[in-house]
Amino acid sequence: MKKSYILALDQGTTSSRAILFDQSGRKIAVEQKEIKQIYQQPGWVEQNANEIWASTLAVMSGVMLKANVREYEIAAIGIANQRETTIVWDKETGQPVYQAIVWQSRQTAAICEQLKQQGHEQMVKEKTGLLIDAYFSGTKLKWILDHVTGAREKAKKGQLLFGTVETWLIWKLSGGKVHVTDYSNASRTLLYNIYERKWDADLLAMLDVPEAMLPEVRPSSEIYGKTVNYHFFGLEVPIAGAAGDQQAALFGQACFEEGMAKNTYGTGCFMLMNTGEKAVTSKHGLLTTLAWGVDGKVEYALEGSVFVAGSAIQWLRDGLRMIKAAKDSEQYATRITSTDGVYVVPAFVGLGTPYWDSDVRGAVFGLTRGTSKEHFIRATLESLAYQTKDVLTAMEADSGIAVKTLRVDGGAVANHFLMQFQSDLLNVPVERAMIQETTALGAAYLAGLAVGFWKDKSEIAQQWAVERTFSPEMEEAERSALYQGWQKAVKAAMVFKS
Ligand SMILES: Nc1ncnc2c1ncn2[C@@H]1O[C@H](COP(=O)(O)OP(=O)(O)O)[C@@H](O)[C@H]1O
Ligand SMILES: O=P(O)(O)OC[C@H](O)CO
Repeated sequence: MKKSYILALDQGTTSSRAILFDQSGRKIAVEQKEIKQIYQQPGWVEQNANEIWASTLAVMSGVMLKANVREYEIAAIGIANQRETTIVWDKETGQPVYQAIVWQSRQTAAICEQLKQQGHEQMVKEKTGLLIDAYFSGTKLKWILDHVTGAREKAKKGQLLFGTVETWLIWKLSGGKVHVTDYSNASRTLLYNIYERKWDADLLAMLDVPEAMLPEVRPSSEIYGKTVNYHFFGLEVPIAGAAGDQQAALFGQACFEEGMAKNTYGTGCFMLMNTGEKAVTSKHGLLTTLAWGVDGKVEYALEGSVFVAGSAIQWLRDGLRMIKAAKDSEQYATRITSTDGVYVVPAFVGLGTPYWDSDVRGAVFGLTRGTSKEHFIRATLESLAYQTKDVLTAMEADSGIAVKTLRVDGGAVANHFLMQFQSDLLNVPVERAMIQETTALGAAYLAGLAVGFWKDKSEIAQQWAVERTFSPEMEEAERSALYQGWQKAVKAAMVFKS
């Protein structure tokens, strides 16, 4: 029977998705399920790891039913995942010992402060390409080991396992047989030396993490194992690719050449630039990270991470109840021609690139008696574009490369107002990819390459197509005045700390 499809799993912060792709990179069917966010305390974000797994399983079977595709038609499964989110579970029972601590969560800010005071910053940057911040897995893992009674002892004996979301899903899919991660995910843990490519003894000691609980680090494209037949699949299907969702999107956007960049507008906003086999060190608050290991080669990327982007639109919907659905934001924003000087700084969980400040919180500036809901919504949407400009400016300074066009993807790129404003603000064309689910497509490509479904990267690059280009239309004077206003707003927000 012909193996005609790759099943891509995109386990994101807001939802779990399963997408079937055929050999031309065409999307056959999508199934999606939102997952619950748990806010136990201000600044904390957690999820139920069992729900992450159950929703993934549900969308897998759902997409196959929807497309009437049978398991024997699936060549391989690829996984892209929300990164850094930390899960610890019992090897015997398979039960998580604590909730999944989500990448956005700030509950380890105090641990980070202490590590900085102990003078670890330089070492961390030199080994991991990251900074000491609650964003990354390492301090979240330490927090679980510190707070769950007996956890560290059990972990030392190899009774507890650590994983980011792809590790957890592969372990579940393989019936508890395979405990692996890929280079891209390992590079986000704060425990992995991206230059020597190994779990680092100094970092493990710094966080008091036993090595016995860590997964094996593998390339992003290889057969890790097979699904066990007692799940949905009557057959054993190869699990053949995994990458953190942002690196997967870089791959799905076919940014294979040095200097090519993409920006993803999901819960957060993540811009990655491929820097090839060399790791570029940032002087402007970017992260140096592993892009992927493919074809026996490991490549690096520069990354700018914005913590709150699409989730600010969810806040308009769920918190402020100003809109019924995320897409309504566009109608409101275009009822007016300007925010009339209103700026929203959505620093709900601190600020990432280039500011790296855990303590700053959200703020609104420039309110007048004439400020309306429309101004508020438009300013929130614009904040995604301003934060992206902050990142692009840092990226150009660090890489010495002027980005000529920006490839974009993610849920919020459906918003035409936002895309046009983004192009205006950056003064470069913004290219929306034909397949907007480039994260899942990247995971599909990684898995497909491992099983020979696609021949090589050049075949993949040929499949990339632009669906729509947004070109800059704004006058320089307006562009710089708007951006200066944003810079003032961020500066002011950073004065008022939580
Ligand atoms: N039309 C829209 N305008 C603005 N934001 C949107 C729109 N549609 C979706 N979003 C935002 O995009 C995010 C979902 O994007 P997605 O790529 O699925 O995220 P993730 O991978 O982080 O789960 C949500 O935060 C949502 O608020
Ligand atoms: O789930 P997303 O798409 O917002 O991505 C989350 C990132 O991987 C966090 O680093």
